[in-house]
Amino acid sequence: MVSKSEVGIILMNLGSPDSTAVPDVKRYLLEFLMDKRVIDYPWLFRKILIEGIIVPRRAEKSAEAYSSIWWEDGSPLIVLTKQLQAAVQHDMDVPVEVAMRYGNPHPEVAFDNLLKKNPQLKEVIVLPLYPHYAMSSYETAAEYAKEIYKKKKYKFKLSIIPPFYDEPAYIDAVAESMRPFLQQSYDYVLFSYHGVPERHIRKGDVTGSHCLKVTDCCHVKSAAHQYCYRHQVTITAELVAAKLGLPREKWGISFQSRLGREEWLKPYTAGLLETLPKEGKKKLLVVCPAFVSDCLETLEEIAVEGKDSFMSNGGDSFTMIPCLNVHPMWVSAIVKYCNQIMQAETV
Ligand SMILES: C=CC1=C(C)c2cc3[nH]c(cc4nc(cc5[nH]c(cc1n2)c(C)c5CCC(=O)O)C(CCC(=O)O)=C4C)c(C)c3C=C
Ligand SMILES: [Fe+2]
Ligand SMILES: [Fe+2]
Repeated sequence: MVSKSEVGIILMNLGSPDSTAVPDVKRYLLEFLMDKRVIDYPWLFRKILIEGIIVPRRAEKSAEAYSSIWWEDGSPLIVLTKQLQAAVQHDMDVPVEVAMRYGNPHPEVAFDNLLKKNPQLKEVIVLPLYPHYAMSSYETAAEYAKEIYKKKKYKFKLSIIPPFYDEPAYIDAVAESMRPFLQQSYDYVLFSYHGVPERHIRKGDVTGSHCLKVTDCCHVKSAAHQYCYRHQVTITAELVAAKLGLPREKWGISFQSRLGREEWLKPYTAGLLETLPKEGKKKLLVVCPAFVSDCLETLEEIAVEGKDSFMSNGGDSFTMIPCLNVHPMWVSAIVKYCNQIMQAETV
């Protein structure tokens, strides 16, 4: 049995470059895209593709995009994750650290900081800050935390909180963060999720015969759902829409941030932003519940590029609803998930 005073918590997010300088962005993109769970081609092919083509072509444009959203104290994703850490720390009497899957702070530093704060540490709870399971998000964060834990031969126990896409406290937090925006006049609410290749969805299907094969697969009961990003984002949107009482014709789901030539989950956000105004959906609210902290993909791709595209295709108004960031209900949800694990195991 572990006592509460011997537990530490790590909030683990995706990470950003150290700065907007092209060499830093290059280093970050290389680490990110060489991850076999993000681009899952054989190692040599991946290396040639990433180092020879994608990163050299992308780094400058990506650095420019980062420069356009960078804050005085750093990357929004990192600043907001640290603010979240402070808020959770305020409400919990166990030490809380931040780690990033790519870049800094590295998980090893977070583990070591917890040990420095408490050399008697008996358990570390890692919360990957991804509501939904995807090989390229939740899985890589969880596996990386385990890899470092094994490599460093730490003596404490490691617990990893599972995806929370349908947990009432998360759903309530997303719904309540959206509610003030629903007071304004709108035609449509778009739930825009980070996309993944359709191939990843098929690859992660533990039944081998369900995802993207069975008609309306996300709504047909299956063991595949535990690891299916498409199912999980669908459920999040449905639960949030139900909580807010949104009529079915007033909301939809789409997928953003496509990279490369493969087919990714559809419909693509970029395409919908061009066609929605032509369908009479001219006043748009966009929410991005796959990201718990605002980041490049919300602040630039949606709030700037997406808005430009929607407005130049006949839209009247475009509002991006901020991510959960440090919303009090989100902070409470995290405290609740961590306490649940501690109560299950601690004296
Ligand atoms: C094959 C490429 C990518 C997959 C698959 C992918 C999945 C995925 N990503 C997130 C969350 C975030 N991604 C972010 C940035 C980002 N994503 C990719 C590529 C893939 N992501 C790239 C190359 C980048 C870097 C920026 C760019 O050059 O476009 C971010 C923002 C990071 C920041 O610093 O602000 C987040 C967050 C999820 C949740 C996910 C799978 C579900
Ligand atoms: Fe991404
Ligand atoms: Fe599925």
